[in-house]
Amino acid sequence: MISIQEMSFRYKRQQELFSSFSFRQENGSIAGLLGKNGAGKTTLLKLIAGLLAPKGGQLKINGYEPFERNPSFLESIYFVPEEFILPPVTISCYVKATAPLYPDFDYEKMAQILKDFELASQRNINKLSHGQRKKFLIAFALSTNCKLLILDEPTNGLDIPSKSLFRKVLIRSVTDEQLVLISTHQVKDVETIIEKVLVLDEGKIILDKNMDEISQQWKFLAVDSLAVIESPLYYERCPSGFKVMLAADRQESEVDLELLFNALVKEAI
Ligand SMILES: Nc1ncnc2c1ncn2[C@@H]1O[C@H](COP(=O)(O)OP(=O)(O)OP(=O)(O)O)[C@@H](O)[C@H]1O
Repeated sequence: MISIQEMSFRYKRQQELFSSFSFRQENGSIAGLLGKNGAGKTTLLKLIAGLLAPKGGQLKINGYEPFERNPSFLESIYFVPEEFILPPVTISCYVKATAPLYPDFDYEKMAQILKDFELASQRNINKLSHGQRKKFLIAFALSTNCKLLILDEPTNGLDIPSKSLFRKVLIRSVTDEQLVLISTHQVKDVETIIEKVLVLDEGKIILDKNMDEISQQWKFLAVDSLAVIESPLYYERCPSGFKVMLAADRQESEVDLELLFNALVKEAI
């Protein structure tokens, strides 16, 4: 569980990025963290992972203060950063050396995901392409069975089949005891797997809702002309006409996360 109360943080000689920041998230869901460039998503993930220390307030993850780097905390969390450096060893060597740091590591799951991603365990990690290395790290993260998995832009660098495989593998392997926090700009890549949407803007979480709540509150349509729409909350041009966001009625519609995000950060709704 993530519990943040009145947290503040700033980088040296920079303006405050978070002040009086509060946020709570129970385990048992896959949450998507969205925000504009520079909104502070990676910084928030680093604070949660204990790679940065808050300047004030309280930040607890499953009862631990991350920056204290308690060994029990470290074995319960896995962070896949956007950029990473891995040692020049084979996949099997890396797994043999680092998997024991995670008491619930599932070697069979690792073998299966590597097979799904077509990665042979005798390959040298540093001779893999960027996308292949990312897939390896995602496979490793999921196999740790850590209570908290943090994935920063996990689909960047993945080809089209790998993106859909990533979704399948993630859904298959995550349990109700886990919390998966995915920061991304690629909303289409995660739209069908996230249960919770978090939008970070100007140092605050401005949206914290389940997909069900979103579809109960808003309706998303594609129309040829705006003339047929009464009181749109937000709309954008698209090649076939307009994408429109309205207050929900009884008619169900699929959530268009990109439109919702643009509506939230461009206009107050
Ligand atoms: N090491 C650092 N030192 C100083 N400022 C930093 C550092 N890292 C990030 N920042 C600043 O903090 C702000 C938030 O950066 P952060 O990387 O957390 O945003 P983000 O939401 O992840 O952005 P993006 O979507 O572009 O990856 C930015 O203004 C950035 O310039």
